[in-house]
Amino acid sequence: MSTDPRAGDAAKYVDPEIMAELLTMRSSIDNIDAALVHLLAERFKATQRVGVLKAKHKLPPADPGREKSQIDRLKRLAAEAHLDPDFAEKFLNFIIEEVIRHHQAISEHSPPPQDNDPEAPFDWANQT
Ligand SMILES: O=C(O)C(=O)C[C@]1(C(=O)O)C=C[C@@H](O)C=C1
Repeated sequence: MSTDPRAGDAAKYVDPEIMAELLTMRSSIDNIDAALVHLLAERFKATQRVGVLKAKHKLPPADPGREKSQIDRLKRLAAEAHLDPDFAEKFLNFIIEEVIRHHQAISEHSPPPQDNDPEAPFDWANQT
């Protein structure tokens, strides 16, 4: 008999009927984790585009005002959903920290705008 890959260490010490119940729950957890990975991948695709736009227009990688309203909103949603709002805040901050690191990398590796590039932002700080 092949063992269910979701059995883990529990297979060694859990009764078969309880194991069956546990495996059903673990199968939902696996689906949820897969959805989370796909959602995060889509979010990072969107923030990657934001990073390119920010680098192109010399905008700062972080926007603390935007972050504050996102965190306030997410904490409200978390409370409504019976999820710990402090956990929701930590989770969003963890993601945003990574996004800011990506934005910084994009801006460090993006070529300086060419003089003849009509799309280049006007550099007010460097006029002689
Ligand atoms: O909306 C932006 O300006 C972003 O760069 C995206 C994002 C986010 O991940 O939601 C990341 C960094 C900013 O500080 C604020 C928000």
